[in-house]
Amino acid sequence: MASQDNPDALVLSDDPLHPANLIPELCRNFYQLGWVTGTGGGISIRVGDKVYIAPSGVQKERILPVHIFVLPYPQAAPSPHTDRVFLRRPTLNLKESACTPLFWNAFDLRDAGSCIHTHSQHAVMATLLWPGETFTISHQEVCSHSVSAPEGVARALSYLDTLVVPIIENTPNEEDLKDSMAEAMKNYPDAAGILVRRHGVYVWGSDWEKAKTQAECLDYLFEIGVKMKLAGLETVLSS
Ligand SMILES: CSCCC(=O)C(=O)COP(=O)(O)O
Ligand SMILES: [Zn+2]
Repeated sequence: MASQDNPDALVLSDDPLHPANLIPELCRNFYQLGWVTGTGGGISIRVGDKVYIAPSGVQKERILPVHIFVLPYPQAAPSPHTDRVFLRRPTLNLKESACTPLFWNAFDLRDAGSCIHTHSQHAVMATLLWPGETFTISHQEVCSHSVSAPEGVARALSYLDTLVVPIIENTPNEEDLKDSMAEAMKNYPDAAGILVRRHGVYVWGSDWEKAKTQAECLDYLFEIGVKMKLAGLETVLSS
């Protein structure tokens, strides 16, 4: 039982589905996919009033449960920029992921239970080949699996619909990125994720399973979209 005297109990569990066990396992999978190469990217999981977050700037495929930060949700301030409150911090000299404010967008604006950030080359290439404000693709069976949410996280698409993923410009300042991601999420309420030019993508879901499948579907669509574009094929067909 976790208490203020024993915060480590918040991350030590025999249950493989405990977020502190899942985050290291999923990060190892993401590393194999090329999603978290060279320390960036990762996943955060929110269960009820607790958010589990990986450390920043570490090899994500080597994270252990004891490296996980636990934060209360919601935070006392509207978003955890400064004076962030923790229920549990690792004893090692680690800092929570720099993506924490971006993950918070998904929790606050979409009531998400999990948010994944990847540096997938498919996502980055999509932002280079779609120079405008959105990535678009239609008539792909995977589109109809890529967004589904009875909880209202995003609208389910059909095979004939055009999937639209907003693209925001990258910035070295995480505060600017948080604000432009929030603005894109408000402007595109049906979006299943947000691409960041020359950087990667943020994808969320009502729980970690939905965030993961959503991220897999989107990555598939970015990859095939890029290949189609490079082959001179249209990615959006008129129905
Ligand atoms: C520009 S703020 C987000 C930083 C970022 O994109 C990133 O991937 C860093 O991840 P980390 O979890 O290592 O802080
Ligand atoms: Zn990143």
